Amino acid sequence: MTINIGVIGTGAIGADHARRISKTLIGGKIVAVNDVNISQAQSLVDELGLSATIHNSGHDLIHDDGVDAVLVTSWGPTHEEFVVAAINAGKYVFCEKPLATSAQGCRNIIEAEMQAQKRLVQVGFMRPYDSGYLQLKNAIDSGLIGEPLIVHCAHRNPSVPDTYHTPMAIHDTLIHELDVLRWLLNDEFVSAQVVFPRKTKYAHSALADPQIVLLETKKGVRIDVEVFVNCQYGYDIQCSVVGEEGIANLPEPQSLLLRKEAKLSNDILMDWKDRFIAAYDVELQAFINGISNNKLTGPSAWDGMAASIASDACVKAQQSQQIEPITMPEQPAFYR
Ligand SMILES: NC(=O)C1=CN([C@@H]2O[C@H](COP(=O)(O)OP(=O)(O)OC[C@H]3O[C@@H](n4cnc5c(N)ncnc54)[C@H](O)[C@@H]3O)[C@@H](O)[C@H]2O)C=CC1
Ligand SMILES: O=C1[C@@H](O)[C@H](O)[C@@H](O)[C@H](O)[C@H]1O
Repeated sequence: MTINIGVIGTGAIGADHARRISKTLIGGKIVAVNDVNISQAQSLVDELGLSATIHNSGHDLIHDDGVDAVLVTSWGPTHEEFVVAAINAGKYVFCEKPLATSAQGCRNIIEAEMQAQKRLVQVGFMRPYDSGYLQLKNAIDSGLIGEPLIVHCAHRNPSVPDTYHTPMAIHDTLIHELDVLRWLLNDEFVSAQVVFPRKTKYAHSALADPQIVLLETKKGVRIDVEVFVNCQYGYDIQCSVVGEEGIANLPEPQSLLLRKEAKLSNDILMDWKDRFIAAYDVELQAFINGISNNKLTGPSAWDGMAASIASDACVKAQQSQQIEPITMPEQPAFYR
């Protein structure tokens, strides 16, 4: 059974996902594309030699009878509208993070999905599919390091464009930690605080960089996340879980260990696309398989909303410079 997929937003990750569906994964076919920049959609079709309809709007694509499932990979502020439309059309939808740009937007999606009485949404949080994070989770769940007490994380990008401003460190970047830590610790956040250290000379005037986000969970675990998006040296994701009986660190990506000219060295990746390349493959294959089995298993709209609730609190904490509470609603049986 082949799942016919339409892609809304053929920019960086939309094009990458279309490539992996066409060249690497099994069971999916790109049959329709749309982008506000039509020439970008056209060049993807040309590059991959697709026989796909180029639609003038995302809504036309969603209502195309030949499309079984939709990938929403356009800019964040457009996600809610397209995801709700796909749900209302009874179609499966994979939406890149953030599910919506506010918790209220996510609630609207949840309402539509619950009304449809079927899980139709998977959110593009790929870290739970990363083999390193899976090893870390196994170390926690098996009791290898005892109960987690503290988590130290870092999310570093070499640089960001001038359009990237202070709140984006939370809702564009930290949002990955806000999702993966809930999953990793099987816990919920209860408060957030944001501390601004001395600013790097590489950050422009509308961006405070780096930032340290301090989170507390229901079970009392304390978490610090350094978000540093102009670190220059690489794309570097760190996560170290301090438990009662030991410490487990996220494995480094595999790379050649070189002894040369009196130095022992490893390369560090520069691009997020390379760091999680395998995880993106696995998450999208899971989406395709979930549709074939009529049962999605990946990060749900509820997970998208939980990350957004925490994200909203962190943005508030950036502004207030206070510890802000995070109140997570009771999870309905529909999402358990
Ligand atoms: N899971 C992950 O690791 C990553 C997720 N993302 C997320 O994916 C989304 C897209 O990011 P990028 O591909 O980096 O951005 P991008 O700017 O490269 O591509 C977005 C595309 O969407 C198109 N677009 C915008 N509004 C549209 C609309 N109303 N209808 C149709 N097309 C529209 C733009 O013309 C552009 O081609 C964002 O939400 C971002 O946060 C991005 C990078 C990595
Ligand atoms: O989602 C992503 C980007 O949008 C974001 O800008 C990066 O910081 C993330 O690491 C990447 O995974």
